[in-house]
Amino acid sequence: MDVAIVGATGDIGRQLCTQLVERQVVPSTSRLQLVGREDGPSARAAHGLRTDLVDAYDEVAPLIDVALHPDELVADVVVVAAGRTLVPRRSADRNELAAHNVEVFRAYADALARNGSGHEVVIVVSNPVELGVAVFAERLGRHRVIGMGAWLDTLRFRREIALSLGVRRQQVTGFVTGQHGTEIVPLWSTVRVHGMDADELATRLAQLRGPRTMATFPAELQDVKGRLLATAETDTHAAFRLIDGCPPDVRAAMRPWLTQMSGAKTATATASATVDLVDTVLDGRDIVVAGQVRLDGEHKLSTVVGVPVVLTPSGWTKVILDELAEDEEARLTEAAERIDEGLRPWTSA
Ligand SMILES: NC(=O)c1ccc[n+]([C@@H]2O[C@H](COP(=O)([O-])OP(=O)(O)OC[C@H]3O[C@@H](n4cnc5c(N)ncnc54)[C@H](O)[C@@H]3O)[C@@H](O)[C@H]2O)c1
Repeated sequence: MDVAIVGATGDIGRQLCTQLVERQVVPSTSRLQLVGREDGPSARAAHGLRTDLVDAYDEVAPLIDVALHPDELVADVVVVAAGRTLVPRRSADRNELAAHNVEVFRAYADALARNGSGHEVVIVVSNPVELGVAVFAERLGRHRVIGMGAWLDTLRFRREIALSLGVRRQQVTGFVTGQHGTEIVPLWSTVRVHGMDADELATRLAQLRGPRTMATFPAELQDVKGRLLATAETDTHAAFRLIDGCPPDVRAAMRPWLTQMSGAKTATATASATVDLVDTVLDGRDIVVAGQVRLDGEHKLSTVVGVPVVLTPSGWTKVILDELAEDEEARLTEAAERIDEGLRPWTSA
């Protein structure tokens, strides 16, 4: 199966190409398409990136080609990583970002609807990821489109829980739902740790979480964000230390925010989580991941929101979400309402 990276020469796009080839997720018998735009600097850089990848990985590299127009996009799995980035310091960004990136989403979604095989699976990386999913799902059908933000949020939450418990991330399961970024809804009720029985797990998680609930989570994040803004300006190291002292769910939301603000960006982790999803689609097995998908009544929700789903080679098939704790359910419903409101100006549904 072939893979295309829209926005291949961006920070995430480059990481994606490197990891896909280095991890041999796209085998040497398949094709990797680097998609740039003919009227931007990526037109030149895409050819250079192709050469650089072949130089580095000739023994294992797939066939790599360059496309510079949406109508040239051809692949079984299309990763959308093109467009502008959110700048964490500025507050009015989300609408501005949406106004710009919606045009990128529409251009590629329309081209795929026009020229595609009807079976491509689209993985949206670009922000606002919920908007990207909405635009592609509207044109291609909702089951063929998944956003990767909820998977990245999930991996971060698992890592923070693992760190606090002194175990490895791969021993921890559990999911993050809601809106990608600092509006996440971490589901403590779904956390399981391999090798820990139910009683021990309940005790350890209660110690970690304390009396806090999802009802107070947004206020906690606001408070930490304020303290980080005051500290990070002069001392980034101290700001990261401040995060170290927070509970795992707060760390899962705020550490990436500070990372982005520090100028380092989050390209490596974002690409790695995306490659997981590409790998799952190419692998041919049905695997449960978290992703932003357009729901149509599942879990009583009808908008684009991050939830655990079964991912297969033809897209996502079903939502895997039992009844949640009351505070989680309420927060997820709120997040879905807020997302829906944000999508309304840009979508016809
Ligand atoms: N979902 C997540 O977890 C997550 C995490 C981090 C970043 N992001 C998002 O991913 C996107 C890319 O981030 P980045 O850091 O790589 O940005 P970047 O600025 O480094 O790269 C963006 C790339 O998009 C290209 N581009 C823009 N318009 C295009 C078009 N019409 N066709 C083809 N290419 C086009 C640019 O040439 C550039 O190469 C942003 O929207 C960012 O907010 C998502």
